[in-house]
Amino acid sequence: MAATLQGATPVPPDAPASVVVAIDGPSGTGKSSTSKAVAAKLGLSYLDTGAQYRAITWWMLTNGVDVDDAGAVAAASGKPVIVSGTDPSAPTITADGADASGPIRTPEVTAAVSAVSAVPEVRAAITALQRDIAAEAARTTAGIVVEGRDIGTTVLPDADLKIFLTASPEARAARRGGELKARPGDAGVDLEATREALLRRDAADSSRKTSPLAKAGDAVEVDTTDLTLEQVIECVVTLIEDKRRTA
Ligand SMILES: Nc1ncnc2c1ncn2[C@@H]1O[C@H](COP(=O)(O)OP(=O)(O)O)[C@@H](O)[C@H]1O
Ligand SMILES: Nc1ccn([C@H]2C[C@H](O)[C@@H](COP(=O)(O)OP(=O)(O)O)O2)c(=O)n1
Repeated sequence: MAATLQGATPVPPDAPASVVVAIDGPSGTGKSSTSKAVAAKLGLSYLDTGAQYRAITWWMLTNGVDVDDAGAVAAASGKPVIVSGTDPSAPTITADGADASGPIRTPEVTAAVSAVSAVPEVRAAITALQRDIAAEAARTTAGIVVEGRDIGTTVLPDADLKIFLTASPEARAARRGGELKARPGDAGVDLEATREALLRRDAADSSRKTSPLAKAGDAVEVDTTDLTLEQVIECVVTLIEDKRRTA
């Protein structure tokens, strides 16, 4: 696999030391929107690790690999070249040079990604890629915000700051499904289905043997249920600025 740092903000000569921030949590807690906005505000790079697992899943699906066969997934895990662009204002993801940003959000990929990302060989390949990208960003830019499920626990255990976002299943389902905008009569059915699908994926991601979704012991937990996205962004910016001041 190849690691390439694209869209990086160069470090000015008198810049403070770079900062590496890990943001983890279940689906719909606001990891991607918060991480992107915080990175853009502070001039940091940004890595969406879920997009990498989605991209390798998409590659498996489009290259005839049976995603329910862990042996077949393991055997193919080193084949695709996944490249992430880390500019928070225009993040990109490719698999073997093909733009994967649209296809990775399809229901087929969402349904298969937990199984593919539970295969240890897939995790080893993607984790190595993530560490390369984070190290390169820390060396050549002001730092990076890396978001996912196991960043604080496994990928970057020495991150300068670890944040674990949570929110109630109801809030997460409402966000994911856009249910707040639906007609009142429709809300119950779709909201419930979305909530159940989220909880199923959470359970799969939290119970896998290799590097499950988990809060690191030294992570700061932020419950976003009753916060606006702007409040969460502000909270994380403050945590990073405090960390930089005391470093
Ligand atoms: N605190 C919040 N309040 C309301 N909506 C939010 C909040 N945080 C995120 N959202 C919205 O919820 C949806 C899911 O957020 P996202 O950042 O993709 O979550 P995650 O990456 O954790 O799955 C997006 O539409 C986002 O705009
Ligand atoms: N560090 C990570 C990030 C994502 N994954 C897996 C588990 C998740 O269900 C999928 C998709 O992640 P993604 O962050 O895109 O999920 P959301 O739909 O935004 O909740 O990838 C992982 O195993 N480890």
